[in-house]
Amino acid sequence: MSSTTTSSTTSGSAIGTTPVFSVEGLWKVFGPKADRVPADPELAALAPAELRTRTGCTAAVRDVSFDVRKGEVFVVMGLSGSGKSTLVRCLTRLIEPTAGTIAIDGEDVRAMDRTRLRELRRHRAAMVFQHFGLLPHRTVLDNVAYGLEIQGLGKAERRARAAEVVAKVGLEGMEHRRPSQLSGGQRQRVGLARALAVDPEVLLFDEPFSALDPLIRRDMQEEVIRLHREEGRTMVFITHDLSEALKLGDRIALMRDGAVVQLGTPEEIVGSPADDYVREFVRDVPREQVMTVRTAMRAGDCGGPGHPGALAPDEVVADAIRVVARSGAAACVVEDGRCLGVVDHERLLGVVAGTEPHKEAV
Ligand SMILES: Nc1ncnc2c1ncn2[C@@H]1O[C@H](COP(=O)(O)OP(=O)(O)OP(=O)(O)O)[C@@H](O)[C@H]1O
Repeated sequence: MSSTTTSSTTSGSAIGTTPVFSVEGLWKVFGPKADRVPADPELAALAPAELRTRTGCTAAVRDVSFDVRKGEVFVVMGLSGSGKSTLVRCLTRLIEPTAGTIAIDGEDVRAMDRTRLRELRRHRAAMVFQHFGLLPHRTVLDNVAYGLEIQGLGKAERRARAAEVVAKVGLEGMEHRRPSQLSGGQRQRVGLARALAVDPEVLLFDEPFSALDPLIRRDMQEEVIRLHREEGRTMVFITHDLSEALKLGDRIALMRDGAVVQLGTPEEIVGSPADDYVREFVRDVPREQVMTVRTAMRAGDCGGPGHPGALAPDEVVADAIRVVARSGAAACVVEDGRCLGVVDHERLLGVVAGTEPHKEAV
């Protein structure tokens, strides 16, 4: 997640390699005798329409595997009906998977009993919904404290913690209002605060901002970026909006008809689309906002002392264009004081035009 439009490393958050969620061969099939679909290679291979005709079943999630790494913002993106909500609800078994394995910190989620599942949803993987789910007769503070009440925390302690989180999401001074006295954006902040209050290991966002108007939506996206930068909390974020996915995601799983068609960083998805579907999906993305200097640079050493321009490899091309346009000369790409290569007008224009030579050519 980045301060501009992409780049996973500019946030300063430490993304580890230990998966929080580990998903393997996951299926969710709706319809009669759903179990037989993943179990039968012939049925499993059918296209969605044919599967429906032959069996009356819909494979909302089909054979999906991925890891969510500690500290990352993992975005699940796709058009309406592609399976995003079903997939994310399967992670905590709000929807029961048909086949496959799901682990959180190595623990088998499908083997959890009801108590353990409740614990998972309350403490470890809290969900922020699009429709807030706020209690109308409670104040902001009491809505936020609600999850802590369920956890059995004493009144004074939960109010103190709730006040802290309310301030964190920018709602100071509104503690005693009721949800009806808030704007849509403010209600979404309450929903976010309520999820944060229980200090979950992972926050799951189900299209939380899609009902908000564009400016408030942008504010909320900035809020998520800020929270992530400050806390480094692992987040799984569903959206059907590509620019939101590129802005927030360290990695994006792009879904189509229940399957993940590509999983990668924003730069990988925009720069190396896996197929024509993805290529078409990202066609209008301003490439200079997503592609990094590391991809744009060519071999070479600036030679000079002080590394003229001195761009970090993870800066986006748009920033490099500003530097090169201002100085009129090629800029040096520097990491740990070492010159990795240089970017010049030609390379930068190549990225904007989508004609840049592939990275390996550097
Ligand atoms: N309870 C259900 N019974 C039958 N089919 C379902 C059920 N829930 C979802 N589906 C189907 O599964 C597919 C995936 O739905 P899902 O809601 O996960 O998609 P989505 O990508 O989240 O869509 P949206 O962005 O519109 O919320 C769709 O074809 C949907 O019609």
